[in-house]
Amino acid sequence: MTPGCYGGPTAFVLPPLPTMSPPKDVSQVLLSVGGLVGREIDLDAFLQTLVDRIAVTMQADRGTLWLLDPARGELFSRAAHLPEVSQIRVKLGQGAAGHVAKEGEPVSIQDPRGERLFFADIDRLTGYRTSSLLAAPLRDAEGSVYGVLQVLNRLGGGQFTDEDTERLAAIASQVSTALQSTSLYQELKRAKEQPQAPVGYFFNRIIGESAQLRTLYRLVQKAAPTDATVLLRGESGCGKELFARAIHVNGPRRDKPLVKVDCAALPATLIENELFGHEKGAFTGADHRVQGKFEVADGGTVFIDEIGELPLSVQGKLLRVLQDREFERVGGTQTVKVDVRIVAATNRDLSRMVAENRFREDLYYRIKVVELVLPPLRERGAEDIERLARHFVATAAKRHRLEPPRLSALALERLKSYRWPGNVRELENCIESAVVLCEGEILEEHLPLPTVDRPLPARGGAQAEPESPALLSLAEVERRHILRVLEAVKGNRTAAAKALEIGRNTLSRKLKEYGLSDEG
Ligand SMILES: Nc1ncnc2c1ncn2[C@@H]1O[C@H](COP(=O)(O)OP(=O)(O)OP(=O)(O)O)[C@@H](O)[C@H]1O
Repeated sequence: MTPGCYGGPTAFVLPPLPTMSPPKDVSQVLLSVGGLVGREIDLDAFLQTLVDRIAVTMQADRGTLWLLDPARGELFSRAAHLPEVSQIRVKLGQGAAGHVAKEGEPVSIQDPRGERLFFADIDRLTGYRTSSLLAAPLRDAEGSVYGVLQVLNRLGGGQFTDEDTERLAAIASQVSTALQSTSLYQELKRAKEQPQAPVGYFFNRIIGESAQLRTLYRLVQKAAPTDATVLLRGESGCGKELFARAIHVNGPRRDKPLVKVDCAALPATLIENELFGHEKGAFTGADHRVQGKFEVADGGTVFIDEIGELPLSVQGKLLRVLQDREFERVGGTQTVKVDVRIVAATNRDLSRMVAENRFREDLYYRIKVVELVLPPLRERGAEDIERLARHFVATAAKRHRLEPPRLSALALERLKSYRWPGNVRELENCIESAVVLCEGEILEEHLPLPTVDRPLPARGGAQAEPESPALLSLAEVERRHILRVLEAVKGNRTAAAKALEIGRNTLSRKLKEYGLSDEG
């Protein structure tokens, strides 16, 4: 398990990077991404693009944006051009970037061998060989350093020149200004004011801004730094494991293991063994002592998934771990002490199981010290569905080495109106399939969703609608028809108006009414 592995996903579709002639002018770098700052559709994607373009402009093989975590006196890599590991942390003053953050002056290293400021551990960690390095500070409006922009290895094997140093410093100054208008900078500022909360780990991999998710983020922020046992409740595929990880990496155990045990994936007879391990000779074939997950996770967190499937016979033993942090291995008499935090998840109604004597009441109360209820995707609102869909388009395209396709307006409407019984996992799979099958644009027909009457969303939301066409209003039938025609002509507004035999202006007005843009 990589601690702090919540490095940024790329979730916004951007034009491809220039491959031939990198922009000479510093301002071109920012111009090409500047429009994204205001919109900040996906901050990680924005930062990623920024770093990619800076590397290209500086004719460097790699680029990294480091930010300062004031709570821990460390720099953490927030975005990297071709990153080998998702996040690296260095102490202030450590290595070239740490030095730049501490001293506030650019650093250029021509040959790392024997160079005092070069921190070889990073190359060892990434497996990358640095031959030249340039780094410049990012300063806020008051002149304090809050990050470092770094590029590695001048392309063509050359060295970075003094002119390059000036250029990177100029880029850094403009990047600083751009970043200061983002929520990321607000996060850094908050962390400076409340230094108990280390930044850089928070929810970068959890997509969602709906009110329910924001409430959950706040609860995670409160619960994570403690050792409180957390129970995550929610339907299958709604992100329970993702939140379990967020709790782990936002807490003091982040550098220790997070070990998962899935009670539903194991036969009841093996769960005890899996959790607590066994002694040599405990059963036929047990020819040596084996550690269970609690021992493996010592110092860290055990994530018990589908805890409702835990056999009654093992529940008592788990209760003892929760109360006294101790147990005996299967077939053993020696008491083993462990220091673990427990996070559990279930999609079952545990209170009902307690009433039916299938789950121990004392265990139930012990595990739900903090209870987080994750809403199903259909209740998170159309905006979160869109955010997630765009995020999965970008990640699937990256995974399959494809150009990220565009989501047609109708495909998006369709995604927003579907009820998602399989939640985020279903959305993720649906988008991945569409990304692989489509050419250039994801249309409604690429989405592998049931083909029963497919209601389109009501204006401005993903509320449930009358399923039967017989119950639809005339206006709704018109709206659906217009959107279907629009999709059939691949979004061409003039062609759609012609097919519908209405004026272009009438179409334009109707699309606006439906909350759709008139471009395309
Ligand atoms: N808010 C989210 N942002 C980004 N990805 C998400 C989000 N929620 C879930 N996912 C993704 O959806 C998939 C399913 O999530 P996860 O495994 O955490 O769900 P779960 O509730 O633990 O499911 P199960 O109960 O079936 O084990 C994963 O690939 C996860 O990364």
